[in-house]
Amino acid sequence: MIEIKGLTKAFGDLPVLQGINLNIPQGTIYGLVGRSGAGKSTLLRCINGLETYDEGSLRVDGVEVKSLSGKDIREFRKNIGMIFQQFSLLTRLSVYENIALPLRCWKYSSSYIDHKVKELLELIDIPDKINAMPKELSGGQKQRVAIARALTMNPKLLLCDEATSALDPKTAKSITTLLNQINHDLGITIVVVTHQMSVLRSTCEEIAILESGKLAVNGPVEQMFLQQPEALKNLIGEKDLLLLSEGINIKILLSHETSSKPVITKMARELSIDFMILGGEMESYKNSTLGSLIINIPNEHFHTVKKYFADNNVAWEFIENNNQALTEVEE
Ligand SMILES: Nc1ncnc2c1ncn2[C@@H]1O[C@H](COP(=O)(O)OP(=O)(O)OP(=O)(O)O)[C@@H](O)[C@H]1O
Repeated sequence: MIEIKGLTKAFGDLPVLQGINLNIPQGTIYGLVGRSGAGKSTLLRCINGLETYDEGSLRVDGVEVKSLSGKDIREFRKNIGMIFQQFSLLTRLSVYENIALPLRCWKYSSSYIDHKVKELLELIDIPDKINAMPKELSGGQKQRVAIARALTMNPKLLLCDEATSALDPKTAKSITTLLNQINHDLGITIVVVTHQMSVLRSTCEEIAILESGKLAVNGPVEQMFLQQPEALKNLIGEKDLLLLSEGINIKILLSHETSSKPVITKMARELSIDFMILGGEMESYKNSTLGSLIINIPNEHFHTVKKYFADNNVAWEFIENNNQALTEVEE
């Protein structure tokens, strides 16, 4: 469905995409991953013509995207939905009107709009929120509305730019489940840009890893995780851990005492919280095991977890990421 050959793009002197060759088959869920600045979003935006490219070819259903302009590009984009990390809902419009927006722009009849909006609200499973305003919705519900709006024109292709990155792991999972359902039931090809490995494993059939604007490796997800190519190790490797930008990243230091007890599983059970394990390392040391485990917890559980660690003598460190310092989290 999407054929990319020798795609090259620069912003001024900065090369952002360099000789990308990629085929995204119709009906798949395809993941684009890479470090921040690798060029993932730019590549995604080239697919629907929001960005142009300097050299090479990018064809969607045989159509060279760069050749389109004016009315043709608007028609072309009707077939492509897009969702973003920050949902991009219009705050002054209700859920109904947010979803109806593209249909109103294309001057569909009121009765068709009403039918379509209600059909989509059923699909995204929040029919009771029809008259709610965006501020009354949770992050997951906002993303559901954004998905419904992206589907109003019955697109063949849905582009997702970090669509689950602003959500806690549980909500993120419910959104990836919805994307799987949309792909399966409606046959829509989905391209997902993400830094969340969990999203790739649970959602994508194939992935491509970008490194500094170049395609490092691509292939079926299972094959990639079994073969662990260098580019994947660079992304998820312990030495250079990929932290989540949402939630709180914590390094638990497993001492002689704590490593011999099921502290982490006990914490999850007793506090009834979900967390993600981002990495860790264990080493035999004399007669015991020493090591560390890096987990990501939803912000709202930070104080409870901190108290649990203090009560159970668990040593831990907060790992600062780009978005938050400990002082902000403590507030
Ligand atoms: N409109 C723009 N003008 C100039 N430079 C840009 C523009 N958009 C992106 N860039 C630069 O292009 C490079 C790739 O950006 P891009 O957003 O595609 O990366 P990314 O892999 O999606 O990163 P992230 O995960 O942080 O979103 C970065 O160096 C970025 O600063």
